[in-house]
Amino acid sequence: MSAAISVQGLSKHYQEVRAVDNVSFEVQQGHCFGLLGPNGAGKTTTIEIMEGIISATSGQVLYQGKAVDKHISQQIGIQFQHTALQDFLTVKETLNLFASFYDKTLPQETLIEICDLSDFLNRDNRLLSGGQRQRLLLALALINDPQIVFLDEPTTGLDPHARRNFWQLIKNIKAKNKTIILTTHYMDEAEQLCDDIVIMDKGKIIETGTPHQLLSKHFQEVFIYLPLAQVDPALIEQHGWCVLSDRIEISSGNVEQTLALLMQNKVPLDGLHVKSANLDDLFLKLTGHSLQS
Ligand SMILES: Nc1ncnc2c1ncn2[C@@H]1O[C@H](COP(=O)(O)OP(=O)(O)OP(=O)(O)O)[C@@H](O)[C@H]1O
Repeated sequence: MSAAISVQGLSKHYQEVRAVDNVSFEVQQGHCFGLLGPNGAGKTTTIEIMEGIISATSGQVLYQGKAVDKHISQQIGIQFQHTALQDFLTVKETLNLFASFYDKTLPQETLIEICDLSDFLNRDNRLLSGGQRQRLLLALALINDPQIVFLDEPTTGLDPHARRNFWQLIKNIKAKNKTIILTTHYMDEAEQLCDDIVIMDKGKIIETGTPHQLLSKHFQEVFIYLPLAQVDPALIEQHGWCVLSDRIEISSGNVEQTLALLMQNKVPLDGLHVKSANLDDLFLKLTGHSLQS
């Protein structure tokens, strides 16, 4: 499989701040690549260097083996978190305006279909819901029919229904063999969409792999939850189980053994809940804090 983008030894220093510190990774053609990390990890700086918006202190970004240059904006699509949309323009007029910035554009009907814009094409930008606005911003990112699309926290602030709709649009784009670079604070989003993940913290890469690889590498155990009121405090203390407000969390490498232990101790199993580790748990384990905190 060929690398669409190769990031090699990238660093960006602002005086004594090492915003990005010798970061290297590859993004495969047609993959959805997730760049994750807590606030201040260096994600935006890395992405902006990849987009050619800012320059690196050292290192380089290669697109299909060639160094990023000023023509790159014609070949990539970017959905910024805070794109300012022109007041008094409708969605259709906005598509026309942005299309005029590029040499090559996708037919408008295709964009409308991919991003599901037909219901509000003649609506003023200011009257769009959060989900509709994000769909329009996605259409603007795709307007030049780019092979590579950058999505910066595209579902932040959307309700769960709108987020799921948006995920489907991203899956549709991926099905067209586009390469997607996604930053997100939502671990379920990364798990749903990303083929490969890089986790950054304090300017450095701390983990990299597919979601499945990362979870099986770091977690052999599952989590068992029980209502706190059902479990004898002495038993909790004896086993060092974790108390989380009104329930206890038991990390178990062998569910059968743990259930047998609970039954031996006559712990009622009503309300018992078993959960496999997810990317949120991984994030907490690696960085010491939850991504959404
Ligand atoms: N122009 C700048 N001048 C000085 N420091 C900067 C500049 N831009 C970023 N930084 C610092 O570099 C570090 C990385 O910032 P960056 O915005 O890349 O992080 P991030 O992972 O995108 O965070 P967030 O999730 O909050 O957007 C931070 O400590 C930030 O304060």
